[in-house]
Amino acid sequence: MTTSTPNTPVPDAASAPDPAWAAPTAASPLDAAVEVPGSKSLTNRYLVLAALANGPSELRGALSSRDTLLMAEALRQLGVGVEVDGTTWRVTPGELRGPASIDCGLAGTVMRFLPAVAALADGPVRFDGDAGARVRPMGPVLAGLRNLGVPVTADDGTEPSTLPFTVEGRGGVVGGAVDVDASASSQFVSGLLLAGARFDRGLRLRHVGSALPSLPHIEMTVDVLRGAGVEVDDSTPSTWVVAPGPIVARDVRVEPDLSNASPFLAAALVAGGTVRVSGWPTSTTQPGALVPELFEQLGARTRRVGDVLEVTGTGRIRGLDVDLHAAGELTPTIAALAALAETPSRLRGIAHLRGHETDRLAALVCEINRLGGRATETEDGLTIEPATLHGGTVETYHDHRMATFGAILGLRVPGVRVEDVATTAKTLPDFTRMWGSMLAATARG
Ligand SMILES: O=C(O)C1=C[C@@H](OP(=O)(O)O)[C@@H](O)[C@H](O)C1
Ligand SMILES: C=C(OP(=O)(O)O)C(=O)O
Repeated sequence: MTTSTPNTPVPDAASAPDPAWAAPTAASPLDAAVEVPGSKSLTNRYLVLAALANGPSELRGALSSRDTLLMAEALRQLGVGVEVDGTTWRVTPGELRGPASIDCGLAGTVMRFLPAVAALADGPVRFDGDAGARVRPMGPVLAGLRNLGVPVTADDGTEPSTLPFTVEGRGGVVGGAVDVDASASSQFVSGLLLAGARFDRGLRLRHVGSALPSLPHIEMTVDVLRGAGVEVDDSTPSTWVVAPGPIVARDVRVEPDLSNASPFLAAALVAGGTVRVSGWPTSTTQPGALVPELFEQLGARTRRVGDVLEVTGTGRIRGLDVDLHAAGELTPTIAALAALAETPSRLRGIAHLRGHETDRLAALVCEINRLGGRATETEDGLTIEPATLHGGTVETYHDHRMATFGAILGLRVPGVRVEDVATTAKTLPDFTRMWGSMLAATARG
């Protein structure tokens, strides 16, 4: 450990930290085509709905990563059949059962989406995860369940606001109306909506509290529910009404993960040249839909050619002033570009990133400044001033997006090393190989 860090790094179950990875610099402009695997958010939503559906389903293009494999294993613990065959996953629903024990790892989608599913099981379901997961906010989603009549207790019998906790499944949930403060995470809303159709009276959920982050992810939840035949009324702002009824089994194709595409596309801005990502959806609820407009503000040219998104840069980056509350997931990529920009940046609307894999605002400030940059934390985001960066070891705090952030800086700054780059396995196990292939495809060779 070299300097102070925002959270005490804790070993995760997936891997012992590797020696720091020497992030490659980009020697010349790029001319690369990249295929990114399936979306974490869509894979885990489809898995949950398939587990609650009225028959077997198949996911094609599913993401195999720590977060999705944890979701698959958790569903198996609850009595669901999940068969993984490369990127084709088959899900066979079963009677949901307890007692069961669920390892959430550090996955927000597992810890926030499965308590409502566990409430439908016929026995107690205990949830725990990595040490870093035990500080991620859970209170409002658990209070929501308790207000719907589902007992949820900490190990000492009190009302929990973090992992670990036990959901006392009673084989069914009456459902009805509930208020939830989802200002700390949109996943509190998604987690209740996904199971709501299986509650006897459905669910009427109202968000109460300050601004709701990551609205596209809630729209994604509504979209996948409707795709599975569930009636959802979202016509009143901050209120969602899910009608009780069957969740229809279906075969789906998972879109590529556009947030994971963002570091690769960012490379074109840093190194110059062009990076293309195939399979880019024409319309999507993923927050990565904002990548073209954000990257244009940063100085890139972007265009669609068929299903390919093409980003071309010159190596010169403009700073930007932007509210990222709808797409907080993109912040580490945007922050890396801002740290290499010629003018100042202000990233706003992202206070909730303090509850992500690590306190991402503190982590980004600490790591940009460690390399000689000038970043400051504000109440709801970051300011980043232009500076000449130098090499050093970027700490990652078990945060996959801190690792890809370090890789982006390393394209420009010699001597950047990324500690525990294997943490990218949370959503992109093949990251370093893909990064190397992209860099091998230059405009000259
Ligand atoms: O529902 C989802 O799949 C997600 C919602 C967002 O969470 P927050 O609203 O907590 O930011 C996002 O950041 C996360 O990566 C994935
Ligand atoms: C916040 C993220 O993950 P999680 O689903 O664990 O919340 C993320 O992937 O940026």
